[in-house]
This record gives sequence, C-alpha cells and structure tokens, in this order.
Amino acid sequence: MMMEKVKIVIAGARGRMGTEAVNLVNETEQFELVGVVDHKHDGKLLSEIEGFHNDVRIYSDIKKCFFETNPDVLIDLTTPEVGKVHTKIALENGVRPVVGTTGFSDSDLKELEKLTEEKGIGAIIAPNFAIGAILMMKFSQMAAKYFQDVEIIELHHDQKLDAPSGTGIKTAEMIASVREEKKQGHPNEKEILAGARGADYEGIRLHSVRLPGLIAHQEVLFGGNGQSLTIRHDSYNRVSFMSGVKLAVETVMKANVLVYGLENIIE
Ligand SMILES: NC(=O)C1=CN([C@@H]2O[C@H](COP(=O)(O)OP(=O)(O)OC[C@H]3O[C@@H](n4cnc5c(N)ncnc54)[C@H](OP(=O)(O)O)[C@@H]3O)[C@@H](O)[C@H]2O)C=CC1
Ligand SMILES: O=C(O)C1=N[C@H](C(=O)O)C[C@H](O)C1
Repeated sequence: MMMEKVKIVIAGARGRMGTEAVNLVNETEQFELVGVVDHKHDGKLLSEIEGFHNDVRIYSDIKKCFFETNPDVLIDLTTPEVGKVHTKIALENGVRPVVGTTGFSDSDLKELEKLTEEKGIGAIIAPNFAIGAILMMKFSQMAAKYFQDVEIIELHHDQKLDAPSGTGIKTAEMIASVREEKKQGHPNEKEILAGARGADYEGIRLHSVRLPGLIAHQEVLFGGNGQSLTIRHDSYNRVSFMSGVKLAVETVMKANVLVYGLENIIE
C-alpha cells in the first residue's frame, strides 16, 4: 500500500537552517515540500532563488500559503517574533507546527500550549534538534542531582539574534526541575562590570559567547568538593540538526499535544 506523503511548508527556507531543512525534505521519500513562507520574493518559485531546485511557490502571506497548499506540517526556522505568529496561525488553520525557532518566552509557550489543546492537534517546539545536544541536556539533568553548583556557557556564531540560546534556557530549566533553587558564588559577591556573572535562572548562571567561526556549542560545568565535571556538546554544521527535524515531523503527525523539547520524544 502506498503511504501518503507528509505535505510540508517551510518558513525561513533561505536561512542557514531553512536551507538544510529544504534538503532534508527533498531527500526524504515520505516528505513533500508544497510551499515556502518568506517575507521576500512573494509569488516567485523557490527554484528562482539561487541554490534551490523546487518548483514550489514562495508566499509572504502564510494564511494564503496554507489555503492554497493545504499542508500537514509547518517547519518554522525564522526569528522569535515571526516564529510565534507563524506557530499560532498554523494551529488556528489545522497545520501541525514543528518549530526550531528559539527565543519564545514562558508566556508564549503557555499560550501556544493552550491553543494546541483547543485545536487538538500536535505541535513540537524544540530548542535543539541535535541528538548530542539532547543527551548533553539529559546528562546535565542527571549530574545536577549530585552537583548543586552549575554554570552554563553557550557559544554561538555572531549572527544569532537571541541570548541566552534556547538550548541554554532549556538546560537551565531541566536542571532547575531536579535541584533546590540555590544562589551560587559568594553571598556578598558584587558585579564590578554589569553582566559579569551572566544571566540568572533560579540561581544557575548562564553565559553567552558570540563569535564568528562558531556554529552552536555548549558547556555545562559542575563544581563540587575537590572536583568538577564538564559536559560539552558541539554542532560543527547544521546537518547535525536534521535527523531531529525528521523525527519531529514524523512524531508531530501522531501527536495531539504541544511537545516542548525533543527529550520528551527520544527514549
Ligand atoms: N532548534 C534547533 O535545533 C535550531 C534552531 N535554530 C534557530 O532557528 C532560527 C533560524 O536560525 P538561522 O537559520 O540560523 O537564521 P537565519 O537568519 O539564517 O534564517 C532565518 C530566515 O528567516 C527569514 N525570515 C525573516 N523574517 C521572516 C518572515 N516574516 N517570514 C518568513 N521568513 C522570514 C530570514 O530572511 P532574511 O534573512 O531575508 O531576513 C532568513 O531567511 C533561529 O531562531 C535559531 O535560533 C538554529 C539552529 C538550530
Ligand atoms: O541560532 C542557532 O544557531 C542555534 N539556535 C538554537 C538555540 O538557541 O539553542 C539551537 C542551536 O544551539 C543553534
């Protein structure tokens, strides 16, 4: 029996991640790219853009795109502000969102979770699609049961818009879920230069490095009596995220709730 293909729209297809997502869809037998959402090139074919070969239409109006292409899934890889609006419109139109875009606030996530429940269709918001990064977060959560003192250093390319990274925040959330809130460092410590101690998530310090040449990296440093433990993950290219995007698309087709983080679907 022939399996129906999963019809996919990609928002942000010309971007660093979007380009790899187009390649993934093209290489995957059971996926089909039916349209692209972009704030530029409305009405053109994607194949008119250098480096792309798909004869699918580019839409600036996401609702029109959904109406004309009738997709199953939206993959969003845009910017925090745009990604949130796209996710909402997708849910309202019965399209299952797979969102890699980072920078959503807690209240954004709550609102989208509520909408997902109302609509009864699945959605996946994944701050990191790389399996190694998921393991780094899980291992950090395990280690936090034994080491109370922890600092996170996330390092990214200098074109990144949000800080701290979605992965950094997710890691802090996972660690905070298994440890008592603790103010780390000396009780009387003072920042001589504002920001020197990084951001504070329930006492966990988060530091963001932005440099050309980097892609996506994170170290989670635990300190104890006479010992330390460092858990590090590196993405050296954006193909590293694509097996996670594929898994998310397959999973969202069977889900009817909002899944925040791939750790919830990887055993
Ligand atoms: N979850 C994960 O594993 C990963 C997530 N990310 C996240 O994915 C997102 C994209 O990252 P990256 O690919 O590096 O960023 P890029 O800037 O390379 O790509 C973003 C794309 O979105 C386009 N865009 C901007 N506004 C709109 C709009 N209104 N409608 C449609 N498209 C729009 C941009 O166009 P233009 O450039 O012309 O403005 C650009 O092509 C970020 O939030 C990043 O943090 C990144 C890597 C991994
Ligand atoms: O912008 C990026 O590049 C990345 N963003 C995600 C994040 O904010 O965690 C995932 C990965 O780190 C790459």
